[in-house]
Amino acid sequence: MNESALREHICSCGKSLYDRGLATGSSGNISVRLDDGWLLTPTNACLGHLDPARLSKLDWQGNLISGDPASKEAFLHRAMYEERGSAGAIVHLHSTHSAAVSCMSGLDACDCIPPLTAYFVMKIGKLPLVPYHRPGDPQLGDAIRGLAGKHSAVLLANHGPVVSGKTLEAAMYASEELEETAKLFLMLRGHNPRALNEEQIAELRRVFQLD
Ligand SMILES: O=C(O)[C@@H](O)C(=O)COP(=O)(O)O
Ligand SMILES: [Zn+2]
Repeated sequence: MNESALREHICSCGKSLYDRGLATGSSGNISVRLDDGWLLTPTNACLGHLDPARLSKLDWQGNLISGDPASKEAFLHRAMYEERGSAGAIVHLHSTHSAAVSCMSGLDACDCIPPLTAYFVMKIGKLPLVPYHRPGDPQLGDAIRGLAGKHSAVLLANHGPVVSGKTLEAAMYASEELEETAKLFLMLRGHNPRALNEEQIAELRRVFQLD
């Protein structure tokens, strides 16, 4: 896709997330890698009403090349791209169930949601918890940097998920799968759920060539 098509794609994905209640108000942000920099949603923008011409275009030093002032989480997206050469897009949401899990005490910080379903293993894998930092805190970039090499998605404590993918479509689908599995995880609390075992996970990794 060329830059103009990617701009349209960011706006239609943002609208789709907003229309389905996965993004509300001005929460969340979306970015896409370009040949000559990257595109990011502007700060305080509603994902449901984005304007392709006003998206922030940045260089790899984080400078604004064009468009409206960028999301305050620009350094967080940049850290993820720098650690994950294969990432072509990133979606950050405050989607309700994922955000709810991010507020739970007693989570396994290396793996916040158990491997309840095969699709969760295929789209997300292990989901580490990033300790709480306020939105826009540059230290969040460093915290992500330590995890993003091994994980395509992370959960920000008391905040929400950050999910990367080879394409924006892949990052969206993975974000949606994370949200649905977070819902299952919450529904199954107290029901002693049976997660997939190591052998079943190894089979998925082998058959679907997961990294
Ligand atoms: O939670 C926050 O404040 C940000 O992470 C967010 O979701 C929206 O911030 P902007 O992208 O700067 O609008
Ligand atoms: Zn946020």
